[in-house]
Amino acid sequence: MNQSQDCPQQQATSGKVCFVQSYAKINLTLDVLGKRADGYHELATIMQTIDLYDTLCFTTTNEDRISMSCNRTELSNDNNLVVRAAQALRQKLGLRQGLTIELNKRVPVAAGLGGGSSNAAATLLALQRWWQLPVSMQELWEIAASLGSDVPFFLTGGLALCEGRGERITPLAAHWPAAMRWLLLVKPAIGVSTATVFRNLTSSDYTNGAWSRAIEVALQTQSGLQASDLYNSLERGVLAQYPEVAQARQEMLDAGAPYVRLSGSGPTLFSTFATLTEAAPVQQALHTQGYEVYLTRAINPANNDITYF
Ligand SMILES: C[C@@](CO)(OP(=O)(O)O)[C@H](O)COP(=O)(O)OP(=O)(O)OC[C@H]1O[C@@H](n2ccc(N)nc2=O)[C@H](O)[C@@H]1O
Ligand SMILES: Nc1ncnc2c1ncn2[C@@H]1O[C@H](COP(=O)(O)OP(=O)(O)O)[C@@H](O)[C@H]1O
Repeated sequence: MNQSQDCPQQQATSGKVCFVQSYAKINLTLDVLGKRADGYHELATIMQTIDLYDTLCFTTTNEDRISMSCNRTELSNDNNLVVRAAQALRQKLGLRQGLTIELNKRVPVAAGLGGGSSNAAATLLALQRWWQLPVSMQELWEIAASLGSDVPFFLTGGLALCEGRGERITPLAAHWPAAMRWLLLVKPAIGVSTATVFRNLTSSDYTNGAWSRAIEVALQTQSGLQASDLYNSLERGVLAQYPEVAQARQEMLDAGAPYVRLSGSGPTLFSTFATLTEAAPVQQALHTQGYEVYLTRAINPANNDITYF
């Protein structure tokens, strides 16, 4: 990685700089248990951090404001989750310190990979550590949950069971199966609105959480996780509503993927492989057909010390 390429504005300033990576996730399971009175859905989902990341560069300024820029210019505005995260922290602590944020997106946007949520959590953690702020993990969790259901997961990352609307996190220790070492992600060329996908659920898509409970047990025992344990309650509706996603799924299967699952609300699909030799033909076939394709790994990013599963 070239840090100066990711922080072009840093070259032109004498302010102090902090540089962090912000990793995406996939959902190994996603059980939707039902709809709640507040309009959200009750979930049990097992999420896993993957080695696909955006970069964030923070520079201190003398102005009492936050400004941000992004290589995806449509995201360069005050609604960006990184600005909202930094503002929430500044407001909570009454800070006046100015900040410029440069966000370099590599993670596809509105893709079911949690990129924006990860950016928000990375901002909270970076400012807490860099500025040595008197804010506890519980307070960071409260800010994270106010920004989005997926944001608290990214405060710890790795492998975790996420419940409630997604904000109640139980970290899991895992025996990650060698048979699933390589994760091949395929992103159809559409963005999907998470709210629309939840709105289109029917009660027949609801489960009792058994898929997530089963995978939790499988991950913690030597018997191990298998591809057939993966499940997503949102998949039926997304495949029915978005023909581009159904087509990509079929093309992955035709190219030799043993099975295919949707991540989150999609449209990104993934399959797992034991070896690069098995993954490569599928990767090549989908790339040739014009899809965005990412070959990645499950990681545990705890304490900035990346461990590959
Ligand atoms: C579906 C998941 C699975 O990990 O991920 P993505 O596909 O977005 O990555 C998450 O639940 C997304 O979390 P996040 O993207 O933070 O969602 P939020 O901003 O809180 O909510 C966006 C919208 O999704 C719906 N929503 C979200 C979470 C939930 N438990 N029930 C819901 O019904 C609501 O309509 C809400 O207005
Ligand atoms: N930092 C950010 N990165 C990506 N999207 C962002 C960001 N901040 C706000 N958004 C908004 O959030 C929406 C969902 O983005 P994203 O987190 O990429 O979705 P998903 O969780 O489905 O992968 C986008 O359509 C975009 O408008």
